[in-house]
Amino acid sequence: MVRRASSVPHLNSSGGSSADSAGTSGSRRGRAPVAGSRGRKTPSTTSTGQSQRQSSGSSSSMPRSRSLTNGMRRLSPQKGTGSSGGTGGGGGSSRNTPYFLRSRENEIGSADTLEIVASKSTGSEECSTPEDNINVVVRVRPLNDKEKRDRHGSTLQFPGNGQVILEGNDVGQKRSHNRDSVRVFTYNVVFEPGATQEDILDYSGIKRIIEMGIEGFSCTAFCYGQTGSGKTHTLTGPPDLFVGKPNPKDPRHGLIFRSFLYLFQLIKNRKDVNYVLKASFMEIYNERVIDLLNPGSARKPLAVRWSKKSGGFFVENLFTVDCEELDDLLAVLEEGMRNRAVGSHAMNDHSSRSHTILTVHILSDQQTDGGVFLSKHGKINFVDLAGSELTKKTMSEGKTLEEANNINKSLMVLGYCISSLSDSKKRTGHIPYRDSQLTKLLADSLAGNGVTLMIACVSPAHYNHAETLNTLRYASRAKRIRTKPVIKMDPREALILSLKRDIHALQMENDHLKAALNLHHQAAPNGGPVENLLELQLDRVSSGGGVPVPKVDLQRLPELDGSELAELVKLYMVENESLRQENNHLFTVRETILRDQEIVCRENERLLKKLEDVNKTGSLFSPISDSF
Ligand SMILES: Nc1ncnc2c1ncn2[C@@H]1O[C@H](COP(=O)(O)OP(=O)(O)OP(=O)(O)O)[C@@H](O)[C@H]1O
Repeated sequence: MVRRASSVPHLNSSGGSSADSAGTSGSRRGRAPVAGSRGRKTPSTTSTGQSQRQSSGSSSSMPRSRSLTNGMRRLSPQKGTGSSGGTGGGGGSSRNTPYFLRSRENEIGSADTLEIVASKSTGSEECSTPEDNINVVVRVRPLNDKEKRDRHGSTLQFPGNGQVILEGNDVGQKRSHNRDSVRVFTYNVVFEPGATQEDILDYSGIKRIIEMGIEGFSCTAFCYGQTGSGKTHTLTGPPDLFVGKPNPKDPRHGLIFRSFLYLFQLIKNRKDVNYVLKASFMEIYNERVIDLLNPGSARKPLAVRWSKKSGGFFVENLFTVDCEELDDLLAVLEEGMRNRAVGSHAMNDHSSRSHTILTVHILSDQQTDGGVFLSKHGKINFVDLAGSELTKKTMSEGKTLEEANNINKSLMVLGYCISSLSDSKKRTGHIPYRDSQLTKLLADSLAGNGVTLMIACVSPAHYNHAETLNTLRYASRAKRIRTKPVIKMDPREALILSLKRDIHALQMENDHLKAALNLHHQAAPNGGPVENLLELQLDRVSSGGGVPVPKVDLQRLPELDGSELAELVKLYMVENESLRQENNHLFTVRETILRDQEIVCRENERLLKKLEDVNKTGSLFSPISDSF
């Protein structure tokens, strides 16, 4: 069941179904097993406290899954250019999207109506939208078998309108409805325990995230919550989905799988745009970044560096894989899921022991009306955070305890960052992104130029009251964070686009002035000095003002190299300047005409007055007046 920040009833029953559920996916292409993936153990767990990893551990340079070799072209990792952590949040846009989500989309500005406004003064490479808050939804998982057996009641209530009520946690575990201890939180959407995986796709706002990713924005969807609260379930579904050949129609598939289907559906419908998709998948395990598509037997960590050029952190040498087809993206997901670190403890048999970031890069080329090709680079990060845990409750020890400490530490830093960013006074001060790898890679998602969706996962069980309260507070704070989504473009293309736009505006102004002047010229055929000047100027304008207008084959734009592009920009600037001059001339002419008009008007008034005077004088001596 879904609770929303509006009063639309029965949302869950209407379902808001869209054609993009997991069940509609085409079947996977058959993939022959590759040597490396054969004999790989399923992601089972050992006894409490033991982490286990699913890497086959032979090759250190190439992913071993057959799925990665099928239809994918591997890109060599590039020094200094990789990117990772991202940005993100938004509202769904299916036809049955409930009212409140639609209004939220309007607040942020939908991808369809986004106006690209490259700054002409600076030739800026950014197209921006207004500032907006991070979109925060809450998912409450059902009580699990153990909790039911132990008769743990639910500590949460769902009054609707995007609200969730957390009951008090009074001494003696007695349930209390004492008003002082009852807390009410409000979010964009609250998914009750009965909500399906498809509901999350339809109503969490992820569809809007995907749409904005396609439009060139940097987007992030991340799951936050205590261990065992359902983060991995929400993002990917249960781990056994990835054992053997996954069934695409399995209703348990999570948000990532469903998002991939939706993404491909959207891309297929955009025949006017050429898309190239690439994907990477990494984990942050004990503060070390591991490439999940190429972990290697030694699981050598990759460096996280600062890029001056992009103004953000990136993971050096991270593999990025070309994904021509849906199957390729799904293969990336499967491969990463097999390689990620999972472990077992008292609260979760398949506990993620790392934070994972799966990034889909969406590169697009689209020809604009002016003939210029516009390239954009959007991306969507799916972030599955490891769960915060009370080690006393999870009974972590040894390796699992070390993992838990690292997880808790990085989540604490994330908490500091969120807390500072949500406080308008602290926001402009120092934010401790550098204190953990996770916050370095999520910096842009949290406070930058991206669109972010946070899915806060909670347990309803009374014995998790403290952790649930903590998560709900965290989520409330995150909701106050504001980001300013922008599209980043190639600066040269942004400049060309901006110049083309200038030229178009100037040309319109030019045509308008010419038409106005022509009209005036026709209305006043007498050849005086002003008319002569006007004729001269119009001649000058119609002959291009003496400045040659550049002729450029715009179809060839993508083939041009740097110097040719620079030459082209120069030509546009010349054309721009020429039009500016023409317009200045036209304005001068117009002013001259207006002045002349004023002189003529004054002269007319003078003549009229004289005529009146003459008439008056004439009437004094008229024979008619004489007769009176
Ligand atoms: N909405 C749900 N419906 C049914 N089962 C769920 C739901 N959410 C979680 N579960 C189940 O609860 C258990 C714990 O979920 P999951 O592993 O996703 O938690 P997590 O938050 O990712 O934990 P960790 O931080 O330890 O990795 C799993 O067995 C999962 O299948």
